[in-house]
Amino acid sequence: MEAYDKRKHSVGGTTLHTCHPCRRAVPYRIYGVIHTCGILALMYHHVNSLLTADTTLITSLLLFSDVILAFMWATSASLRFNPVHRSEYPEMYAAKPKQDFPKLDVFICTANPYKEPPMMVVNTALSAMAYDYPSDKISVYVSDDGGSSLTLFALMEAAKFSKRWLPYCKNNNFQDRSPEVYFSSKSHTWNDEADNLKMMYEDMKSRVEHVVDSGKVETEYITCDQFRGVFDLWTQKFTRQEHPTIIQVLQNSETDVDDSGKYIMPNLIYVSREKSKVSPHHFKAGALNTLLRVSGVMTNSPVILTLDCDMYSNDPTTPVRALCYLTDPKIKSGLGFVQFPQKFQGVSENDIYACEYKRLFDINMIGFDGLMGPNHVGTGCFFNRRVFYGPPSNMISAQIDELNPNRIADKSIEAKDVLELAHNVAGCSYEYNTNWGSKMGFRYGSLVEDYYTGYMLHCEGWRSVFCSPKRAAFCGDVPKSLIDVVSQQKRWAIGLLEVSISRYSPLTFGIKSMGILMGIGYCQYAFWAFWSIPLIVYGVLPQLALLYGVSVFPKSSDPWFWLYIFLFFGAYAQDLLDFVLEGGTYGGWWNDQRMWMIRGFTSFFFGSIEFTLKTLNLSTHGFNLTSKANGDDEQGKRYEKEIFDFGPPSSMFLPLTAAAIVNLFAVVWGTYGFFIWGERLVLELMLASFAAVNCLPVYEAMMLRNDAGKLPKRASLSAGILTFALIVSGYFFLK
Ligand SMILES: O=c1ccn([C@@H]2O[C@H](COP(=O)(O)OP(=O)(O)O[C@H]3O[C@H](CO)[C@@H](O)[C@H](O)[C@H]3O)[C@@H](O)[C@H]2O)c(=O)[nH]1
Ligand SMILES: [Mn+2]
Repeated sequence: MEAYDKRKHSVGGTTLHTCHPCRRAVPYRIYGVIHTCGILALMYHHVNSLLTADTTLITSLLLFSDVILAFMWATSASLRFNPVHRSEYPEMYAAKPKQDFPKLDVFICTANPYKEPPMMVVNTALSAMAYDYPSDKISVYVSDDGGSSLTLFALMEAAKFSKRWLPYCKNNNFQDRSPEVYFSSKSHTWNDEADNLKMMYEDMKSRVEHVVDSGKVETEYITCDQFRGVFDLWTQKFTRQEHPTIIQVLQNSETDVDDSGKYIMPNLIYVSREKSKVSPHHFKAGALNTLLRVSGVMTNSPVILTLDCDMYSNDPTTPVRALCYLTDPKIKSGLGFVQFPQKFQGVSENDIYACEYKRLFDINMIGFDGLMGPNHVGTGCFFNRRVFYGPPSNMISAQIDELNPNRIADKSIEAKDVLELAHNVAGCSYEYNTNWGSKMGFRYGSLVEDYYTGYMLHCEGWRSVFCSPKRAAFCGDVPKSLIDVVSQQKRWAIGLLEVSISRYSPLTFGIKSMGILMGIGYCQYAFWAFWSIPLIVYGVLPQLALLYGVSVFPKSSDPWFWLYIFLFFGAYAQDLLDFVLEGGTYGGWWNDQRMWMIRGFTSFFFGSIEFTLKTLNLSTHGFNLTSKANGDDEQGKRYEKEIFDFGPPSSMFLPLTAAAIVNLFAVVWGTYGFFIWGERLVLELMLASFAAVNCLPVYEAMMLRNDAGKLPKRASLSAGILTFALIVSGYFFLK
């Protein structure tokens, strides 16, 4: 009944899916007009002060910051213009005859067995192999950029285990198809079969973990004789930066059946592309392009699912959900991909480090979805293979016939010529003088290959769909220590700058290709690092002014005072509303806005510096993998208790700590001065107090704590020196 009603009120729906505009769109548009008037008034006020007052430097800094804030607000307004929610009806699709289901290639990327434990890769692979989908149509390709025999060993074990796991899943029809999740949850039934299977799983796990700990695959650990020979490829000369291609079919749907002989097993293929120090490998984008070609030669499925190794599948109906869109004749011709949100397990109660990225993975997604479709976020995405071969109306052909996206692959994946060609297309010189990475496949040139590729696809005219079912489709890992969080986002900030400051900048090329709303929407990310400018200016300048009794904002009896109040509370309230309406909590929102400030002084700031150094050819940067291995216990406990971790010494925390101290001084001095100056510095004092409340964890880490996560003494000392320097320099331009 509910489904029926939804369909009646939807726009552009079919029997397979429906789409509803959010009700908040209209009030948001009205408020948008009012807020814009407020911003224009503020600009007028600044220009006026520039022309009349003698505080040129301060006013210019504030004006520049406000221009950036206004621009960023406009980017979010474009994503609030027409948010939509979709529903799909997988049961309708599942009723089709099984032979009509398209073949599905699943790509899983991993790059380092120590930062990404092989058991994690195993669980992700098993969860995808056990989809409620005809198994003979699924091929799972694992790309190992770490070129590690440990990962291959783990997958070999996974293949063996899957012959028991898959029938168990299909016979009992439960939802947790990642064995790790299944066996650690209390909700499933226990019987002999489950007990046996659990033992088998634990056994596999301890063997894999032993091999990883010992760092090599000893012969007595290899239980499948047929794969013994592969490990000889890891010769003395083999390193992760320099080695030949390894492609190993671990399971073949033509020949492999489960232990009961009842079910066909999906394909499972291990791929480690050739690496050489003299050819660029383009990180994950390069790995994915290799998989595109290797899978093209072997199975060439029309639908591709990309997964990061930590993103296990949490719902076996997921592929069918994606197909509700991808195969719908009404929309399929221009539909490039169906993106699911990234969801995470083990996030602390109020998500202290804001690493659920609600704005990124939920709020903005529904905003984009009402325009041309969500951006690509690297994992949990079903692609139409054709999307990697040029615009919808103008296909670019691959150099060899075998790689054309419409070809039917009808040879055995273990045929000699198929494997030979697969090795060839995984070679590191294969891409020289081709369109791979520029017009075909995942795009090179940015550390955020996901954002850049999705963006370029939209520019080419492809559309996308955001699919966000109630039960999370995929679950992954988030960094759980502050330094990991800010380092990850520093990488993103750099990657985004690589796009924003290029000839494909969304501000120019994007708006021209996709229209103003999409183009501006993409700018919100492209110019992410620019947040650091207003955040630093507002985090330090008015506070220094306060220390010297100089006012930079209107006093409270001035009517302009209320404009500041209105703009601040308006923008903040809207942000809060976005957050809560998409299922966030108030506590989560508070932490989210705090992390935004912290990022301004860490990730965004250092990202901009690194980007500049690299542009000037003074340094290089790479893809710094986020660690998914469990850190030490103490740190894990602190995370659970939501205590900030400033332990690992890093220069990244220096500006943040200095700004925190300046704000504290400003609050103390400002409160005292309030009685002398009266209403003159009220806005400055309010701002400093707000920042200081946000900085409470920094003060605690500096002065009140004694655990390993406190701010190291040396860091506090350096921050003290920086604060002193800031205050002294304030004397020169404020007095
Ligand atoms: O040279 C490389 C580097 C990374 N990866 C893989 O890329 C994935 C993402 O790496 P991770 O360290 O987890 O980065 P995150 O910042 O957590 O990932 C986000 O940001 C990335 C872009 O910076 C996207 O690729 C991801 O999909 C997105 O989830 C992992 O599966 C890695 O194994 C490779 O295959 N080869
Ligand atoms: Mn990740």
